[in-house]
Order: sequence, then C-alpha cells, then structure tokens
Amino acid sequence: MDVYLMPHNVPSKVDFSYPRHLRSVAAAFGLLRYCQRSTNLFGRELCFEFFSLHTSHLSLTKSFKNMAWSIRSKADGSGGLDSSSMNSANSAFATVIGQTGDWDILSAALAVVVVEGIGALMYKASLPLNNIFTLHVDSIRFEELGNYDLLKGRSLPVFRFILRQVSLLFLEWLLQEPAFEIFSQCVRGMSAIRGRGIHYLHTLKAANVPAELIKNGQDRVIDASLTLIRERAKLKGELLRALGGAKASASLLGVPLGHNSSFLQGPAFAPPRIREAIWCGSTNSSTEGGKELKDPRVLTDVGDVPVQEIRDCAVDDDRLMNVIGESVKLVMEEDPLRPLVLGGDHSISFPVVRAVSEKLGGPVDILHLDAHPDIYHSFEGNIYSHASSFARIMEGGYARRLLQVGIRSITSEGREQGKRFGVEQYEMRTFSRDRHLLENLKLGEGVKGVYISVDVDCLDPAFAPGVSHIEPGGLSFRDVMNILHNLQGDVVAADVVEFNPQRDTVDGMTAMVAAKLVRELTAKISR
Ligand SMILES: NC(=[NH2+])NCCC[C@H](N)C(=O)O
Repeated sequence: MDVYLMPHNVPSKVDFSYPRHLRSVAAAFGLLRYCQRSTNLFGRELCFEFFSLHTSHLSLTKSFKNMAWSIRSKADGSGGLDSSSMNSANSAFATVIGQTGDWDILSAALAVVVVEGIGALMYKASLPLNNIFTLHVDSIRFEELGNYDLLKGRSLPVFRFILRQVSLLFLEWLLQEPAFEIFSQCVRGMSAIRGRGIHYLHTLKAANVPAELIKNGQDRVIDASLTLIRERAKLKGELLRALGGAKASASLLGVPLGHNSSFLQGPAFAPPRIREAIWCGSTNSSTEGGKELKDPRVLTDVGDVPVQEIRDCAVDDDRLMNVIGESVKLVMEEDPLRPLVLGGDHSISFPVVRAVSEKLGGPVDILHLDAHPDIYHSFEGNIYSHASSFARIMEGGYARRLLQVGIRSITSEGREQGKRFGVEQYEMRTFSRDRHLLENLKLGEGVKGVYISVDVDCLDPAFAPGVSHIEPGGLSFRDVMNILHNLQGDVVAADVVEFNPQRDTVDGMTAMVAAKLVRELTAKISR
C-alpha cells in the first residue's frame, strides 16, 4: 500500500522556507531514510519516494500491527495512554490470554504495550513541535486495504507520524528472531517462576509475615506430609511382613503435580482418577497373568504426596522435589514395598528415580515409554520441566542404560542430548524393525534393577486421548503390553505419568488405560 503525505494545512505562521524548520524536516526524513536502510535487518521493505511510503508486510507482523493500531487509536482519543485506555487494553489482553493460554500472544501484547508506552511518552514530549509541523493526508493510493486508510483526510502531526513509524519498526524488530525469541523467553521465564509457586511467597512477604515464621510453617507442613506417608507405609509394611511370602510388592504413591508441564496442568488431577479406574466394577481385580490385586502382597497404597498443599505454603521446586524423593524413600524403607508412582506430569520421574537410585546405592536401567525424549537441558527456562526430567536423571548418574521407546516428537536438541548421554532412542518410524528386540528385553543385570517410566502419550492417541500432548503415530496398547510382559529384569520401581483427566473422553477411557498400565506394572513388580 502506498501512502502519500502532502504538506497541507500548515499553520500560516510557519514558513517552510525558514532554514531552522527545514533543517528539522530534513532531519526527520533523514531518520526515516536511516530506518529504510536498516530495514533489511528487520526483513521489512520500506521504500520512500518523497512523502510516499510503501510497506510490504509479513502476515504475522501485520496481525500484530492490527493490534498495535487498535490500541493506538484508543490512545489517540485521549492524546496519550491514559488509565482508561490502558485498562481496556489490559482487559483485552487478559481475555486473549485467558482464552488461548498462549504466552506468545502475551509476549506480543507486552511488546505492543512497551512500544506504545514509549511512543506515548515521546509523543507527549514532542507536542509543541507537533503544533508547528502538521501534515494533511491528501491522497492514499491503495494497493491493498490496510491500516493506513485510518489516516485518510486527517491532519497528522509529522513528529507523531515519524514516532509511529519508528515504534512500528521497533515492534517489528521485536517480533523477529532472535529478539522476539529472547523477549518471549524472558516472559516465559517470568511466567514459569510465577507458575512454580513463588507468587505465594510474594503474597506472604507482602503481608509482612516474617521469614522465620514462613520457614517454620513450611517445615511443619512438610513434616506432616511425610508423616502421613511414613505411617501408612509402615502399616502396610508391617502387614506384609506379618503375612509373609512376598519378596516384592507394589505400593501406590500418588504425586499430583502438574505445574511443570509446558502445556496443560491436568495431570495434577490424575491419581484419584487412576485409583478409581483400578477398582472399577466394569473389570475385575485380576491382572492378565492372573495376579490378584486385592491381595496386599501384590498391591497396597500409601496415598498421595500433598503437592498442592505444600506448594500453597510457598515451598519452591528444589524443596518440593526433595519431598517427593523423601516420600519414595519412605516407601522403600518398608521391605518388601516397592513404589509404583502415579503422576503427575513427567517432571516427577526425576526425583523418583534419584531417590530409588540413592536408596539402592547405585544406578538402575530405565525403560522409558514416551512420545517425547524429555531430555532438553531445560525447557522454557525450567530445569524441572516435564520435558527435562531425563536430562536431570542422566546428569545425576542415576541410570546406566536409558531406553526410550515410542519416540515420535523429537527435536535436534533431543537427539544431541540423547547422544551426549548415550541414550538408546527407539523411534516409532523404525518400530516395526525394532519390535522383536523391544519385545524381548533383558535389563538391570549388573546394576540395582530396572525402573519403568510410562508416559501415557507413548500410546497412539486413538488408544489414549486423555493426554496433554496428542501425538499421532504411537504404540498400540498391545505393543506396550508385549514389551512389558516379556521384559526380563527385577523391576524395583515404576511410574505412570501424563494422564490428563481434563482431556479424557466422557466415559474415562484413558483413565482405564492408565489404570491397566498400573495393574500390569503391579504384576511386573510383585513377586
Ligand atoms: N512428558 C511430556 N509429555 N513431554 C512433552 C514435551 C513437549 C515439548 N513441547 C517437546 O518439544 O518435547
């Protein structure tokens, strides 16, 4: 679209031939020309033919510009960003974010607010100059209908116009790589920190609760949480030892944690749903191989780590991860109990495996079924992300071998990290070739045993739609059963993670799938 701006409506007292003003005009257009030269940097083409402006838009930046324009016109009405226009802009953003949950949009919106704020301040500062230089938009040549039709027939202060263009260039620069990436990383980092419970701490601090009191309160809540698990584990342990005859027995430990997911937090609600499905009357209490789940020598339950209650006291993730690990160790303390952990998002596997390995005094072999390798060094600035748990496990030396099966969403970082840690990554695209090997695994010899981590999204979404990350092309339920049933090795602990009840079908199909995974893992563990 071309916009022609012709000098018009210039206040009579202004004489354009007056050198001082001419110098200013020259300086202003010098700035525009400077922008023109540097536009290649921004991937944007500007072409000036005296007062004529041609822009070719990227569709992405165009839509952000539309946002910029609509906010700007609000600001225009009152001659700057006053509180009412800011409020409406705020609520507009809140709605967008509320509906999409998309932090990229927040980043873009923040960019707009920053640019607009600077623009508004600069505009206020330049008001006297604007009175001197006012241009009238006489004609607009449309190649396409664009935002500039707003200008038609209006008197425009020239400095304001220039400021707008510079603001838009800055905004476009912000929206390009790598600036946008850096900016959105910062925003994501901020939101991740907020999501990790620090806001509770801020609330407590803002209310002037002394640090000592906060710490004591946190200690007591954590103590109570661990006591609950310790005492239940003790009772189940006593019972099994009294009954005798069990060398290893699965004990459920729920970890309702969802805030380390990069997408949806629904897995925090999974443990009670899985328990409900395990005991659902539509099936029976026998595993496929004939083990009786109602026999406490096969399966017991020590309850949930009260993750939300602990986080509600502003406990950070370093400490929370330790509490999860401590809980796992409390179960392992009570021979013959072995932890079968119900997630939660996949971030919980790190503290669980760490605890298992520390308690047993050495590394384990891990069979990890998942659509994703979850081995980013950190994801969106979060080292405890559900997409980074296996990086933490491998760094810590808690696993000798890590076999990842079902992989079909992997980035170059996932592959590089896999190589770096010597991970055996079996991808879905070669599953038919690898099937024989995977259905005849022998693991855990020469180490402390085998740990099995099952992310429900290893399954094709046709079998398990109730997950946060729908990734087509996965394993069938029977593929997973064959791998598990035929695996040879001493399974010391296991987890089933990433079931998201908020995405399940109304009849709870994925809950049944997750429950059956738990039931068959129980059969695998108990002896
Ligand atoms: N445990 C999981 N479900 N992880 C999903 C990680 C998704 C992440 N966006 C990735 O690129 O890998």
